[in-house]
Amino acid sequence: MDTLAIKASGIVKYFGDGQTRTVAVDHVSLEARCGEMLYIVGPSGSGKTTLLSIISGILRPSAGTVMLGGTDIWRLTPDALAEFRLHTIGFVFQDYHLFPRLTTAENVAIPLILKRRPWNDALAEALHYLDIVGLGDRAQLPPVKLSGGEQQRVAIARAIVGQPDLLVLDEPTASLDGDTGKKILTFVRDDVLTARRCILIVTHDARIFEFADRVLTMEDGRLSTHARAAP
Ligand SMILES: Nc1ncnc2c1ncn2[C@@H]1O[C@H](COP(=O)(O)OP(=O)(O)OP(=O)(O)O)[C@@H](O)[C@H]1O
Repeated sequence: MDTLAIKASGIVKYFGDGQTRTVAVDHVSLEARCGEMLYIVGPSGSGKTTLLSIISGILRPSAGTVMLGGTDIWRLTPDALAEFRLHTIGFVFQDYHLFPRLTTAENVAIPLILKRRPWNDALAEALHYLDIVGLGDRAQLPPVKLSGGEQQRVAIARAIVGQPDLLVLDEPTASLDGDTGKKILTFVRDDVLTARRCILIVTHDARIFEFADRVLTMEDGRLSTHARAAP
């Protein structure tokens, strides 16, 4: 990626039509640099998840452009966009999206398998990341046997295992106790964030604000004009 990791311009997203039309994101522009950990905070329903999904190439905007590195992602074909996401972006969604029929280790290995890494290699790497998030002893269990907080850590391990240039985390610590949340964010900040990577986080969790380089506030679909520095 270039130095500018994200350049989103004039993003608008409507849901519905006519009288039921909701403006979820209302002419938002933002930039994030490589090496930066950027937070978006704001009240429930203010459009944070919608904006994150548009920047991550998951939800097509009604208007606007998203440049990730040098790529104008919404001009890619669906296949090219899927390939770009696989190689460039790691996500943690609010509801984790773990596959119930796979073991925890297999869930974490998925991004590597999709990138055609040999099965044993991918599983060994997955185990390494499960150890880092404190779940090495849960590797062979299906996700349904894990607590909500453990599932959240599996989702984080899966997002970082492929070493993505852009890591996008939607409420990554919502189900974690304070100590575990901080431990994981410390790892993400110190080991995952490098000069060529960018991390974008949506959170309500004031306990992890200290890790942010910058905090943007979203309200009623708009980013407030002033970015506030991390407390
Ligand atoms: N798929 C959808 N269809 C219709 N409306 C939607 C859809 N997704 C989001 N919205 C609406 O768009 C607005 C923004 O929602 P969004 O989930 O982006 O907010 P948020 O700030 O992430 O909220 P939270 O903090 O509760 O997750 C809300 O009014 C929501 O009801």
